[in-house]
This record gives sequence, structure tokens and C-alpha cells, in this order.
Amino acid sequence: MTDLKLGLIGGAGMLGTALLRAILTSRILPDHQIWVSSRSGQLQGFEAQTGLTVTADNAELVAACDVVLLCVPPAALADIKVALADKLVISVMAGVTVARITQTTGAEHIIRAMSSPAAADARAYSPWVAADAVTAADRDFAQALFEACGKADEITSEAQLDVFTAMTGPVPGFVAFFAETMAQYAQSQGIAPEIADRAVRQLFLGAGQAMAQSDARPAEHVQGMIDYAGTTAAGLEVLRASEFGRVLAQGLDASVARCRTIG
Ligand SMILES: NC(=O)C1=CN([C@@H]2O[C@H](COP(=O)(O)OP(=O)(O)OC[C@H]3O[C@@H](n4cnc5c(N)ncnc54)[C@H](O)[C@@H]3O)[C@@H](O)[C@H]2O)C=CC1
Ligand SMILES: O=C(O)[C@@H]1CCC=N1
Repeated sequence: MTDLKLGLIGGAGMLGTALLRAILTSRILPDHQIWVSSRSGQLQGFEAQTGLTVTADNAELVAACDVVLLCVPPAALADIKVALADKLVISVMAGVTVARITQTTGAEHIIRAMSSPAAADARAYSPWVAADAVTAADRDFAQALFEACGKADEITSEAQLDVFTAMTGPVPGFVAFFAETMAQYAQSQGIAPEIADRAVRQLFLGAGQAMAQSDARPAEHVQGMIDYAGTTAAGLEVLRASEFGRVLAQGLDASVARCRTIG
């Protein structure tokens, strides 16, 4: 177990609390080595947690910690006003580049990651990319941190991170649109809204588990159902021949483009 001290700035927010929950559950570092800053100095939902230090003072957190996890909104980066030159900085802020983090905080050892609130149940996908100054030990720490949140991979460019910000950062994100469309179809066929919603929720739970647990790639799942040549195949053939894939890619493109202007 590491003796590093970790501080979450913005740790009281939606993503910060999910990451904190995963870190505490996994015990990758003891509670007394974890600091959280929140604007109120309070941390709802963790009152029973012993050991954790909660402060309203970002500078106090920075002075105490070796690793600073930035979970504030992109627009709040300029407000946190902390000097991070000698720290390992891990940022989960959407669209905020390594160059901008260096410019604002003086940090050089920077890892940018994308995660999601699914981290609370260790179900996030967290790709991360390291700046040139980042050491092997820093990389090991980041991988352990994000494996505690679910699955994690080191990737090679910030441009790739923007793709994941669109795809896997938002949970349920684009998948919710697919679910909405299917629930609306059921309702259009006279099925009661609450039954349509229940059915779709259960479908996505089962589909998610099936795809997560099987070795087959997504394309193989589709081909498998087409090869089965049953009722589903008839519909999937229509979708495959349609503009659906292209339009979905346009939606993802728009989110990636927004990511590149947000920071
Ligand atoms: N919510 C999500 O699904 C995801 C969010 N992100 C990124 O995570 C970051 C946080 O997002 P959320 O948790 O959704 O936002 P949020 O608004 O729920 O939480 C942000 C937290 O930062 C705190 N904060 C703001 N200014 C501060 C300051 N100067 N000092 C200390 N704390 C401060 C706020 O009080 C709040 O508790 C954003 O940069 C976002 O792009 C990334 C992936 C997914
Ligand atoms: O939609 C958003 O801006 C947040 C950040 C990345 C994913 N969800």
C-alpha cells in the first residue's frame, strides 16, 4: 500500500464523490491519507467515514498532499488558485488540456483522465494520458486509482481522451437516447409508459452485463444475432443498411468538438 497522500479538489461533486467512494471501498490507500476540499467544508454522505480530512481550504489540502485529483468544473479551474508545481496532478475535467493545467497551476507531472459517476460501484471506464514529465511510479498510481473505479487503460494522446469524454464519460449518456427511443416505440404500440420504462431498464441491464462479461466484440454480438436469422435479424438488417451509424457518429463528433472548446 502506498504512503502517498491524495487530495480531491471538488471532491464533493457528482464525479468527486463517486471517485471517493471507489477509493475508500478499494482501500488502495488508508482513509487517513485522503483529503477532500469542498466549498462548504462539508462532505454529505460520508459523515460516518473516519480518518478522512475535509477542508474548505484548497491550499491546506495541497500543502498536505502528494497527489491532487482535480474534480472541479472546467470553468472553476481558474478559481482554485493553487500552486501544484511539485505535485502529481490527476485531472478528470472534461476538455481541460495539460497545457492549460500547467499554465494555471504550474504543474508538470500531469495525468488527464476521463471517468464517470459509475465509479461509485467500480463500473466506470477510465482512460488516462500522461504528460512527458510523468514517472513510472506516477503511472502505476494512476492505473491503481482508476482500476479501483472499474476498468482503466493508459492511452497515448489527449485527442483520444476527447473521444472517451464523448463516449464513456457520460453515463448513461448516448445509451440513454437509445433507451428513450426504444421506450417510445413500445409506448407507440400501446404499451403503458411505466411498463415500457421497466422493460427498457431491464434490457439495458442485461445487455450491458452480457457484453461486459462475454469475450465477443460488439460487432460479433450484432453478427451473431444476424446469423441466428430470427426476428432480431430482420430489424438489425434494416439498421445496418440505414444512416443510423453515420448519424450516431455525428452526435459523438459534436460532443468531441464541444470538449475541444470547453477548456
Ligand atoms: N458528472 C459526470 O458525469 C462527469 C464529470 N466529469 C468532469 O468532472 C468534473 C466535475 O464534474 P461534476 O462532479 O459533474 O460537477 P459538480 O458540479 O457536481 O461538482 C463540482 C464540485 O466542485 C466544487 N467546486 C467548484 N469550485 C470549487 C473551488 N474553487 N474549490 C473547491 N471546490 C470547488 C463544487 O462545489 C462541486 O462540489 C468536471 O470537470 C466534469 O467535466 C467527467 C466525467 C463525467
Ligand atoms: O457532459 C459532460 O460534460 C460530462 C463530462 C464528461 C462527461 N460528462
